[in-house]
Amino acid sequence: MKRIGGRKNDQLREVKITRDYTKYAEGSVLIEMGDTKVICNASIEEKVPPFLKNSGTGWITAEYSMLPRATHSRKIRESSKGKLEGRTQEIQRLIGRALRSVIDLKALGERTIWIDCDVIQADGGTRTASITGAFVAMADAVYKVYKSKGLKKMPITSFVSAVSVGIINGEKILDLCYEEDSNAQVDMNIVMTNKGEFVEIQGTGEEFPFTKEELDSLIDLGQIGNRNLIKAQREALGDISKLILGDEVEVVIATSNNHKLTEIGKILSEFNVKVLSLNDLGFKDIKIDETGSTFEENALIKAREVMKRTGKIAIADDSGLMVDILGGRPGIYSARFAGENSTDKQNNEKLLKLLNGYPLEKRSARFVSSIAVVFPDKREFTVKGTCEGKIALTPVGENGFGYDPLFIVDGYDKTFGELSSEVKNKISHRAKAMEKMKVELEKRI
Ligand SMILES: O=c1nc[nH]c2c1ncn2[C@H]1C[C@H](O)[C@@H](COP(=O)(O)OP(=O)(O)OP(=O)(O)O)O1
Ligand SMILES: [Mg+2]
Repeated sequence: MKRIGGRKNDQLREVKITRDYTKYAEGSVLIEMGDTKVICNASIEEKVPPFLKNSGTGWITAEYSMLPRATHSRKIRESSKGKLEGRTQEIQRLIGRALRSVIDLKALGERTIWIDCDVIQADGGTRTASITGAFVAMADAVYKVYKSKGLKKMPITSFVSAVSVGIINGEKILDLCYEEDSNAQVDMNIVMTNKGEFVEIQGTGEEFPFTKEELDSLIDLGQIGNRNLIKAQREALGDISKLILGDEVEVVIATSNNHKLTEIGKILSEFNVKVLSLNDLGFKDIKIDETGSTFEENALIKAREVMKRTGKIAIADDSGLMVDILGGRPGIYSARFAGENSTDKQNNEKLLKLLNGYPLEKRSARFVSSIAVVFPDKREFTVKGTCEGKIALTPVGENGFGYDPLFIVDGYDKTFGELSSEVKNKISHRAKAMEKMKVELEKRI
């Protein structure tokens, strides 16, 4: 299926977060998710509703509305009708609940934060955009209180964002625009924190009930979307993010291979970790003997050694190519296939020579990546990812590294040498292992 705007199924629309959008509110944000535009203002009032008086606890409340001409045809103002629609009530309560899940109201003290989300242009996902934008406005407003009232710490405990996901003609897609939303058989709003926790999931398959498997993949999509939204919030908030999230955890990538470093760095970029290389830490040319007999063992050997030397959480990848007709070779010997210190070119040539005469259908192979993570307190774990394909008859493409020009990826009919790094980093053995690694890492830091 081709999506509107040529987006990939797991791709957000362009996200733009503009702070200080209007001048009076303590926090004022314009959030744009593609053509959906919402102004989110956060105002501080130095009092609380009667039921909280003298409790020492603050309050947060949200309102939501749409301008008459935010939609294709003019919609009468709710104020002219004299009452709020059910939908409006439901949305403003949702926004309030989402924000309340990440604020410490005791630490805020006896004051109220008013959130006003006003949709100026609606192209689907206005409630989720409201939550994502309102969080940034709230952070700005709370920061002003934190500064001017000398609070001990920022009373915000996590980031929160929201995104829609849905199913159209059996395909699961992220961040639906209005037209997609109107054609969706299943649609769902997923509100999450930066810790990967869920605050709320609203899902409906009115005429098309959905299965547990479909629910799981929709939630996976929501997770990807929210991670990227939180990354956008983090970038927008700059230094204020640090006050909320604390110092980023530093991890060191235990590899001497710059291509791997770039791939791993990219895949980790949406995570709240600071990625360091051995070079960054002043360790050049660490030579670690890969004496294990499996990918896991070698990955652990590299990660343990680097953790020992740097004292930081170390992440190592041991990877290679397994060719079926060669009984799984070169496997863990992939890097030294044509001899100690052999180049990628020499390794590729040796492989082609060994496969000489075999037709494409006999050249099935897979890339394997084992990733080991070792913590300074000696906790450790490994995860594994694989990627199926075939060995090409000749090298094609300049991208990537290692055996990439020879590896035709199943389902793409192209080598990794031809595919862009964006595509490779979604489907590769390393990407799959990293995806599992992130889940495990999230639990532990
Ligand atoms: O995505 C990949 N695309 C193409 N080739 C790949 C890939 N992933 C692993 N490979 C090949 C390259 C190397 O011949 C061997 C890895 O050997 P491996 O020891 O894990 O890495 P390495 O020595 O280059 O760096 P280091 O050990 O410092 O992490 O498998
Ligand atoms: Mg190596």
